[in-house]
Amino acid sequence: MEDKIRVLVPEKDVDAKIAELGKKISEDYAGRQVHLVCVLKGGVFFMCELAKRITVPVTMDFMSVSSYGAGTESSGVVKIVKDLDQPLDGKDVLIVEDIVDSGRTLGYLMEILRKRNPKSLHLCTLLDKPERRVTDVKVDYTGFNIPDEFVVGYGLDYDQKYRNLPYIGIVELGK
Ligand SMILES: O=P(O)(O)OC[C@H]1O[C@H](OP(=O)(O)OP(=O)(O)O)[C@H](O)[C@@H]1O
Ligand code: HPA
Repeated sequence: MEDKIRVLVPEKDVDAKIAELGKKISEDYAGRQVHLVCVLKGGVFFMCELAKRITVPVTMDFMSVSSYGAGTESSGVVKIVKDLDQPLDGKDVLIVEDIVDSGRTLGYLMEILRKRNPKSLHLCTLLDKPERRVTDVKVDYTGFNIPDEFVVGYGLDYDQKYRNLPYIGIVELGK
């Protein structure tokens, strides 16, 4: 049987929220250049849309960190699959993620990146599941706080599928 996807956040609400976040970030970084660090693969859809809504100068780099396998639970083991191409020294760095769930991935990543001497280091996530937190993470910009449900779409996958959905949905797995 096919999986069913129930819409949690419709496309128009995601788009409106990204525009709002872009405006806020542009105000907060006025007079500066912001260096966006995208956490692949999930963060890429959000990062591209967000970058288009930021009006201060933007540079960007990509990193891939994996903590989830094929399942719906974080393994707790965070692995750098692809590191950044450029150094972070003296840059105003904004990490862009699709979701903060247990917080393990971002907790680990922020610790690593802070050691690379950025001028500032902040975190922007499209989704946050505060109920699931195991590792404390300071989130500076949040799109939506969502309940403890496994979500897909807008970069988020279940077993590598559904990243391309233009909305956030909850998967009901087919048998
Ligand atoms: O707060 P946590 O419990 O650590 O979960 C959040 C992380 O899990 C997802 O990545 P994933 O490892 O699934 O990789 P992907 O982006 O390539 O799908 C997501 O993109 C975050 O990086
Ligand atoms: O709810 C989720 N969906 C997809 N990937 C994830 N990685 C952490 N939480 C999630």
